[in-house]
Amino acid sequence: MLLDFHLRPLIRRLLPFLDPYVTIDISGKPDYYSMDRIKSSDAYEEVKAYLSPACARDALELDGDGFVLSPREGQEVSDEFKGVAVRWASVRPGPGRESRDQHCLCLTFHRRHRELVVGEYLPHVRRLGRDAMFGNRRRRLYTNKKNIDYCSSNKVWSYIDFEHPTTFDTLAMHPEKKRKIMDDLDDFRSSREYYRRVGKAWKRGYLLYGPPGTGKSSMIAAMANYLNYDIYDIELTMVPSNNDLRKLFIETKGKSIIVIEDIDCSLDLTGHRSGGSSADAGAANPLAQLAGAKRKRASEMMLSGLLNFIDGIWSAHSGERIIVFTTNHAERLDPALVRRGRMDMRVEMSYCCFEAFTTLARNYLGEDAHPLFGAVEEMLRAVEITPADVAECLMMSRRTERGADVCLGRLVDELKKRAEEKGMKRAEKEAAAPAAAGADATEANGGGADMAKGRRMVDPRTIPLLDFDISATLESCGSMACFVAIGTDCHNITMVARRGKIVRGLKFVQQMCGLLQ
Ligand SMILES: Nc1ncnc2c1ncn2[C@@H]1O[C@H](COP(=O)(O)OP(=O)(O)OP(=O)(O)O)[C@@H](O)[C@H]1O
Ligand SMILES: [Mg+2]
Repeated sequence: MLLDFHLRPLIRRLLPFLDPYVTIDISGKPDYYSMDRIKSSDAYEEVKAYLSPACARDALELDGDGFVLSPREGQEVSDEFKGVAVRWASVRPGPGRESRDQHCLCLTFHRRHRELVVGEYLPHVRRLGRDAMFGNRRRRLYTNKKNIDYCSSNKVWSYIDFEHPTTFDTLAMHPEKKRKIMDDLDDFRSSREYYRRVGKAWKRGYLLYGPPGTGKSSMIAAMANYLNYDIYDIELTMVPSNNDLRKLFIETKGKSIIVIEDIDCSLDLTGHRSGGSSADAGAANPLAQLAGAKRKRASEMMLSGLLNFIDGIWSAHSGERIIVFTTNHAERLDPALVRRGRMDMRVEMSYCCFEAFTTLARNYLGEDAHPLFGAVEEMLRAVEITPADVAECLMMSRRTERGADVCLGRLVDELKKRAEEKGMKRAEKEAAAPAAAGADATEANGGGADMAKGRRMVDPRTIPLLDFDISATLESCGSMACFVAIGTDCHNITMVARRGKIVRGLKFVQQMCGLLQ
């Protein structure tokens, strides 16, 4: 008994000299989320993906997304690297080693190859494994969970397969602008070495701003499809603290787009700039003041966390990431959030131009040309309509026999309607301020210089399309001394005159408006 007690440690110490082989264990992810181990290792998954082709012949287990075949428990796979033979085996760790359910891949090789295996072979395996995983995977759309459960293997994100059909081909926007964004993405994707050399985290920020329905979310989908990246869509209002935000970021992978939509709605980013008004409101209601102050503090905290992740010490985590913010109100955002370096590219998603319309017409109607294109082009210069609304017009009668005619006719009607509304609104505005208009008109008697200011000009872009009679209104203001156009609606130019002469006729108005443009 005493002999056994003294012999055992000796034998254990001698054993490595007798066995020239070394074993490295690469364990699978723990099935719990340990508090001191905030990032679970990816090595196991990468090695598994690397070994997958070798296992393909006789593996019984299909694992995860795509088809990553992993070695069965006890199965051994031989490999060779630079003339050195190594052996992989899948085992289940014994009692006392992490979780019992956790698998482990053991790499065995001769001791004299330790340097080569650790320094070159393992990084090579991980790199190829990563590439295989990237190629095999189904892309995912992640969203943060409401309650972050640190004891669950599902951790902080839930996901679905990402299958959005929008691509840059189907995205309607001006081709030059589109090209610029695609070039920027290409540059980013291929600049790993460049970012390393200049000492910058390999990430890029995009701010997409514009009215609702102009394609900001569609643009994100197009970017993800173009780059073959996953999307992490963060719902900031569900993130209670900066600590949780950090955990979310840590659990994102590279080759991904991190999206925060409607950032101005998620955070009270203007709070500290509008201190005066909130204080006034608070004075009237102390409870509201308290709630407001609390909200403001939380927002400021979250903003600081956000800034930290976009550009701070955590921003380099896992590399090759794009961060996209969207907003309908770019002017409301805190300048710190959108400064260069954080948001590297600002993209205005604007109302539908003719070039964008042609993309939609091709997508929805399969038409590259049509007699109504001219009218649409003309009206799009004058009327604001979102690509979403244009798409809606082009979709409606898709199944009718003469689909393109009907759909384009509908679009023209919609544009006319909007032009009318726009004109009526302007006329109402003019009617509401007759005194000001009169003053302007009197000023304008002095000469043509005031016209150049364009304060009350007819919008020339609305005119060629409208069918209206202006002669009556023109006669009533015939004594005006110079060209003045004060307000217009679609049927009636309120006042158009020239020096000492009554102006008549649509053609003249068109010419004049052309001059004023
Ligand atoms: N530029 C575009 N090209 C192609 N389709 C578009 C474009 N803009 C909008 N659409 C169509 O309109 C729908 C809504 O667009 P999207 O959700 O991308 O707009 P958004 O700018 O994100 O709006 P919001 O500000 O309300 O979030 C899309 O599903 C798409 O069908
Ligand atoms: Mg959107």
